Amino acid sequence: MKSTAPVEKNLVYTVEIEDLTYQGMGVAKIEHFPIFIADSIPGEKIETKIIKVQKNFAFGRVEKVLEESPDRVESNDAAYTQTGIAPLQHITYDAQLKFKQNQIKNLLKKSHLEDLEVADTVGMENPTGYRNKAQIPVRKIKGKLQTGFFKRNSHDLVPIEDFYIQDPVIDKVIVEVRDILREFYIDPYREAENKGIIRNIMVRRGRRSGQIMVVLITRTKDVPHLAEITEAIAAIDGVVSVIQNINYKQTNVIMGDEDRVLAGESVIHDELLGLDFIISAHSFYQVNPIQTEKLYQLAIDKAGLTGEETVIDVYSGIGTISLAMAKAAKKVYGVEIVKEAVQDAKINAFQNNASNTEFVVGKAEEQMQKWQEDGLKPDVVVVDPPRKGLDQSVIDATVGMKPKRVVYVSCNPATLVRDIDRFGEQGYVVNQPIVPVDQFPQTPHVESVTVLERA
Ligand SMILES: C[S@@+](CC[C@H](N)C(=O)[O-])C[C@H]1O[C@@H](n2cnc3c(N)ncnc32)[C@H](O)[C@@H]1O
Repeated sequence: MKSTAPVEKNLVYTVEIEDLTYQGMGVAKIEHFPIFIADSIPGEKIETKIIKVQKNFAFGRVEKVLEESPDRVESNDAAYTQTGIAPLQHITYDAQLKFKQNQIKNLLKKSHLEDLEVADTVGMENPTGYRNKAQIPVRKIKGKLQTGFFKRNSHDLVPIEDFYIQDPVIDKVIVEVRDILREFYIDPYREAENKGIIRNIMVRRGRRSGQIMVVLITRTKDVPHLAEITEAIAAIDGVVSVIQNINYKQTNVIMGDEDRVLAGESVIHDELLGLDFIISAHSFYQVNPIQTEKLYQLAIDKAGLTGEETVIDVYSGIGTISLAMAKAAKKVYGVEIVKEAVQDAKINAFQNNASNTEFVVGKAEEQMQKWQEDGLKPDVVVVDPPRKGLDQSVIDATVGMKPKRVVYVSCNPATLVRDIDRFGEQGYVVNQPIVPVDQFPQTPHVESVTVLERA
């Protein structure tokens, strides 16, 4: 069937950028037909070459910027945009912060909640080199083992050594591990056939502690020269934990279920808000520790604790928010689905003398209902869900327990706005500005804190 799109692949068009998608792509329109163009900014006039045409939209590439936005800065490396590591790198940091604030405002408007205020985004002083965790694919390119990142919407590896938004020490460790794997001729993973050995390298580094964990994610349990490889990795400055994770499956999910500690500890330590945390390979830990302290402090301040409150921390991970709140509350309960994270949380509570905490492994959907049935009466409920937001059952159980306040830490404004609406139907209202906190500079991700109060 012949396409009815008003644009044709490989042809060049002059367009004006009208908007920025939540993925950070510029949007232009020709006869109302949207064209998504990476590396472009609203207000710019550009020449774009069409690279892909779909039924209802097309993708274009910037050929030439004819009229430049004042928000444009020199891009660092095309690979950061190509791979989606840093899709906003071409925009000034101030404009990035504004973009994030506007994303929440626009979504509120679409849901007829435009009366709610959104504060200025809390930014970072140095918005690069912040990530404390890397999960890097390993592939063979022209016969050589390479580490880097996949091109957007593909599994074609672009070799990268400086990842720009990652802790530069982590970048260095990845290169060292890559060179060790090269030295022993370890076969990189071949996805199409589910063959080869080394799939990914995961590196985590405690910003305060300097402790480094290296996880080799392999397709097979047996790895040639594993003892020598382990010894060489364990000798890298700062490495305190070397782990093998085995993922046999042909899947996009990075880690498998089987782990073995090859050298050192099974965890690393890090410090947040004066508390010491252990973090294991499978546990969630916020990736930007500098901003995390600001985010958690905001959540604590907004919870309005006096030392007398019962708090439930839903989606508690390794207990970071729970323990930070436990200092100012009577009792904190946490629920989290990942068993290892809950084990970490219990040890973290013990290490930090937080005897007023209790952590449960479970699905928030079930545990909240159970707590409600048991007659638990929290004063404050903190929720920090994954991107899909809250299940209706979590909202119902929360409302059923009648907390005075719900502090909602969100990493996805679309589900946040949906959930504000659902809470609103049950009498919980937002009286204070929603505060975006930039956890992910140079990327379009938006984190925020909202307080809902019983009307
Ligand atoms: C955004 S993280 C927040 C973790 C923690 N509050 C922190 O800041 O480190 C979301 C957490 O929810 C957990 N999770 C995902 N689905 C869940 C569910 N249905 N029930 C309970 N926990 C879940 C994840 O394992 C993850 O630890």
